Amino acid sequence: MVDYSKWDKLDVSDEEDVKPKKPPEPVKPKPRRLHPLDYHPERSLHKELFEPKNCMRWVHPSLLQVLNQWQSGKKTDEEPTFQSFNVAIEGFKVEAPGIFSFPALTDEFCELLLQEVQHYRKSGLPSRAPNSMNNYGLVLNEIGMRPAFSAILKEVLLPIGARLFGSDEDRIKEVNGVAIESEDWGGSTLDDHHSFIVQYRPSDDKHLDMHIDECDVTFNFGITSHNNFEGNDLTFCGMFDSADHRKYHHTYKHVKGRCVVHSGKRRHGAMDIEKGERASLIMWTKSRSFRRTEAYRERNRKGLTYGDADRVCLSYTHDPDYKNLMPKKQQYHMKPREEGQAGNEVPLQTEKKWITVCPAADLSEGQSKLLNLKEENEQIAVFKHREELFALDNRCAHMGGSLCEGEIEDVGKENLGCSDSKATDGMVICPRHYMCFNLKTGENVEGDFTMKQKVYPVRLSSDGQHIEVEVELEVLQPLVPTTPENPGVLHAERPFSWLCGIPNKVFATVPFALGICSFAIAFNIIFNHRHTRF
Ligand SMILES: O=C(O)CCC(=O)C(=O)O
Ligand code: FES
Ligand SMILES: [Fe+2]
Repeated sequence: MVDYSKWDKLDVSDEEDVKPKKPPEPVKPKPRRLHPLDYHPERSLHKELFEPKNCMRWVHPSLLQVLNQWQSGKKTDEEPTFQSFNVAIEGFKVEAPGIFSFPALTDEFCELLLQEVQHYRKSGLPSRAPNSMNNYGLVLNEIGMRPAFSAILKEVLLPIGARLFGSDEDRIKEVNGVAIESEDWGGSTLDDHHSFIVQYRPSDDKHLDMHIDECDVTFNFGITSHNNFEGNDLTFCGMFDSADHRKYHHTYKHVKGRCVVHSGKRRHGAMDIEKGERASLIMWTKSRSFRRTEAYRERNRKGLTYGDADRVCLSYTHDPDYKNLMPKKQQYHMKPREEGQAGNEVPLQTEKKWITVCPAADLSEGQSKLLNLKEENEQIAVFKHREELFALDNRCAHMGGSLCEGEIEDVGKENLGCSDSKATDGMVICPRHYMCFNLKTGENVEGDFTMKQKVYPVRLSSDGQHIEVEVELEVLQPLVPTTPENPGVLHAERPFSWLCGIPNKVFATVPFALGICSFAIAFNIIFNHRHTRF
């Protein structure tokens, strides 16, 4: 069981800065925080986007109609009663239990917003990563759009949140005869948001690793037309506290102007983008009062179980067993699930091999060398500390930082990162967020056991001239059909196929072969006989 607090990797709210776990010396000065007034109203492009009073202007006509009906049915000066809001908007879809989509924004809004983001980029003002795993995006609250999105939350999204993820009184059971199977996630009292743009393109952020959001209800709006990109589907898995949280649930393809809404605590991620660019507007919404309830706290206390997993649901950032379950060549990619694909398909077969890294003379004290096995999708960093050699997986278990570019230091204390370590043992400091890993054990020296680097055997070659590491290489599975005598053999049977209308199994039979031979002999005799006669 893992402590839930380990999951707050995405805890990037507007109020807080990302805190590096252990800043080593020298600590780089933080850039000055952007003030919303730095950009708007002086330098912004479409001022109308920043105006809270315009919020209804951006709403898709189908949704607007339902909102207007609801407003006109309400008595003035009354608190909104969500029970009378009809969430069956034209075009509403129950994507899967707990995941819904509906037309939400006009094309005009999507286009103006995208232009605004591009305009901001050209301004040269700083931008902070919108969440801890996407760098190529923009926090809209920070550029002065918080009031506009607060109005959208209150006037447009709140009744939807209440009907789909609200209290037992507000939440509906079905839409157009389809059960929605959702739970109370504070949808009736959503009162805070972190609103940002995420963007993907093959050369920058290609995908978003599986994660849960630091919010209660996530509203995710497609901003780019589907003609502009290929791939990048959103894949959903189970709820964070359920046994199936790493089991596949649903695939959603983004549509411009359409919103997909789900509990923030459902595991999800964006697959690799193959071509073009995609942008989404994300509103992570929270309910302050819901977060104070005992039910909410209890649910978070339950923590995670690392049970059965479908590969498509594995997270390289969060799952300690990722490298055991994901074939090496598929690691750090996010490939969509193939139709009919099972969970952990055929077990992997590997063989160990010693591979040369570099001449021994090339690695000096306190330095590192990288062995990049592209074919294997494996990177190994070899370090020399106090005349000893060490080899670790080069990609940091936190978020893939390159350890061979990190500083090496003594751990400085007894038993840091393992019970028998000495103060003079070495550690490497990841250059990205400064996590420190014991060179001997790969353990995180702060004791975060989910963040462990793989350790490789390393040695000098028999003539002492080269450094070698032992790597486990994947070998192809033999295609051996399961037989009653050999039931344990991998089930990797070739599919049943046909040749010239005859099933190929027929050709393999001995009687068939004998038949062909007899026919050939008979034909030969007749043919020769005929020729000799004429
Ligand atoms: O790319 C997407 O649509 C999903 C983004 C997301 O899940 C997030 O930013 O939390
Ligand atoms: S500490 Fe974050 S990537 Fe290494
Ligand atoms: Fe997310």
